Amino acid sequence: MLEKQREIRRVVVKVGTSTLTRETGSLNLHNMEHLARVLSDLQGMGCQVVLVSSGAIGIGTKKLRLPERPSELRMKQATAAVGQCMMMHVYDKFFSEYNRTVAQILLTGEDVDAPVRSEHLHNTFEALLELGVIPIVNENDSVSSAEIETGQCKVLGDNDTLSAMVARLCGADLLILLSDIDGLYDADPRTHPEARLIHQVSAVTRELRAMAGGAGTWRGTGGMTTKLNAAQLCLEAGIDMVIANGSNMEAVYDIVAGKDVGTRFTRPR
Ligand SMILES: Nc1ncnc2c1ncn2[C@@H]1O[C@H](COP(=O)(O)OP(=O)(O)O)[C@@H](O)[C@H]1O
Ligand SMILES: N[C@@H](CCC(=O)OP(=O)(O)O)C(=O)O
Repeated sequence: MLEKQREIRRVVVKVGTSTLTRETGSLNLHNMEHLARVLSDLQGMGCQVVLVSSGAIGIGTKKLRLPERPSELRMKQATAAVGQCMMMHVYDKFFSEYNRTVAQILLTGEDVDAPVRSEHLHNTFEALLELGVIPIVNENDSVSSAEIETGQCKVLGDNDTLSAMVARLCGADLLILLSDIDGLYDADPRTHPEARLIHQVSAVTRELRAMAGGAGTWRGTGGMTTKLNAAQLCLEAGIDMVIANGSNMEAVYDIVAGKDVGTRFTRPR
């Protein structure tokens, strides 16, 4: 039987829109259900879990029956408000099946940067985890414009970077980014079929950044570029980070156990 590594007490798992939705824009209920089961089980194994979930805009686009993801900022923000509500409803339903309680936390980069608000956030996370609740975090898209206006990350601006900031705020031991790809390759496999998976990284170098391209589908944001920003923040804080494929949720057990899955960013010990 697989057992989690002893030192992983607190894990942040970030899941991208590409894993939560299908190409048609519909919810990927298979992945969402599986995610809820694996994270509930991890909690049962004694690991505190925080979920950072994208998907509000993608899910809202389908719910509102819009022909495509909106491009106007206020429409994106309205769409996020609709999609967030639906996403939390589905998470609440799936986690409840495993007798778990979830909470919603919406935040922006300014919240994490401002000393007083960040302290309140930290205290809220601690209290929720003490209560055995699984916090589900997303960017507060309806008040923030950093990411959805530019598609670029400045202070915060995307959920990859946000998840690393949350991992630091919570003092997590590990951050797992679940995407629609097995990890970081030496080129984007969508355009370079011969690209090879990089198994371990100890520093985010300029050469590595040159390998990272943008989002792979209309549903994703940031691609590998923002995942490397997250890796940089984690490495600085001494937090391990793994990029893995969300289509195989069982791999989360192996990642927590320290096995070779996807791409692991870790400081030489
Ligand atoms: N060097 C690379 N290695 C792997 N994937 C890459 C690379 N460069 C760009 N990508 C793209 O990044 C995508 C994953 O990021 P993204 O679309 O933002 O998904 P998510 O919603 O999971 O954040 C992949 O589908 C892939 O096409
Ligand atoms: N906050 C936005 C998505 C942000 C984001 O980074 O998306 P993704 O690349 O799918 O992780 C939303 O919930 O739609």
